[in-house]
Amino acid sequence: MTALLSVEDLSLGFATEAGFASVLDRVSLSIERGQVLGLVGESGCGKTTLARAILGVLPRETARITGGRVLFRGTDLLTADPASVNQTIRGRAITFVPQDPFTSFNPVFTVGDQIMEILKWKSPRAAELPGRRWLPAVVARYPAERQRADVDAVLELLDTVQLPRPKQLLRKYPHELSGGQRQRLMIAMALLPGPDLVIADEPTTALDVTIQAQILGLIRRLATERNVAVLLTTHDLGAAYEICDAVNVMYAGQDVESAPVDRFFASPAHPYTTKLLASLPDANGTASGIPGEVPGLITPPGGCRFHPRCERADGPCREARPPVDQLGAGHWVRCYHPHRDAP
Ligand SMILES: Nc1ncnc2c1ncn2[C@@H]1O[C@H](COP(=O)(O)OP(=O)(O)OP(=O)(O)O)[C@@H](O)[C@H]1O
Repeated sequence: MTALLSVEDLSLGFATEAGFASVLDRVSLSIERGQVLGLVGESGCGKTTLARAILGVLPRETARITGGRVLFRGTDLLTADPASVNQTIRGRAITFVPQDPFTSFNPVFTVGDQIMEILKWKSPRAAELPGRRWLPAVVARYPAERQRADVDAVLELLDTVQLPRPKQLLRKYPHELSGGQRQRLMIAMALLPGPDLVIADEPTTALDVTIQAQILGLIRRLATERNVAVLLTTHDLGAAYEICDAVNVMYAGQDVESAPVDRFFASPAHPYTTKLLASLPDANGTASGIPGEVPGLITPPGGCRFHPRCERADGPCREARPPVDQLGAGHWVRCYHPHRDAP
């Protein structure tokens, strides 16, 4: 079966004053409809950059893709016609839930106005806005009939994401809503275009712990009910455990392991994954950190970028990046010396 989204050997970096930072090094992942895939790793490992590359919203002036493909429903988004990707995929078939919903809303407009502005362009009922092609897109009309249908769809979705009194809510300004309500709104907005894939970038980081659990539960339920794929970037392994079907681990811009969620927690194979899991606090609240430091990305270590911190590393680890080693159904690792006690 062809994956809905398949990232193949994606490499990219940013021009910085200190030189070219190699932020993604031959990263691959794939995700099916209805699947929630967790992309985990410490801060700075490249999760957001990968999410932005899939969405096609990298900074134009500094980002440079140096290899790989991003196949969505079989089309390589990196080489496809940008106008067509914008019209049919970005913000429609692939949508986004941001880390901090507050900064994503404009404080001076009601949330209703902001939602309708998005729907004017990205509603599933808008094949293409009527308007003359030579006019700037902003002056295109929003036909009243479609607008009514879109409002109905908004009200229904607000109900689905358990936001009470949706009509009153649409008249409010962003600061009049709680953090949890704003994130529920963001999830509703991500679902409105009827996407196949939602990219949720640390969607609960800005929320209280109790609200975090509710939002994660909501994302899981909606993915299943609507058969929508969700790529969840998170540094929170607990969140991944709660709602993901599978987990991909990244370290310093390289993918190191991927496994179905049960196997991931029961039989981690990459030395980095085992250390990451061991760094979680235990029942007594004690946690062991990972000795050493995350490397810089201007001159990253050769081979496996984890090798300077790895007790198992030897010559080959320093020289060449390990190939994918299949350990079982859906479980692979990129390591010459993985833990092989997998059941
Ligand atoms: N526009 C940019 N220009 C230069 N470097 C960048 C740019 N965006 C990201 N980086 C660098 O790329 C690396 C990966 O950043 P990214 O935000 O993707 O990591 P992350 O895993 O999402 O971290 P976090 O969880 O903190 O958001 C970091 O070293 C970051 O400094």
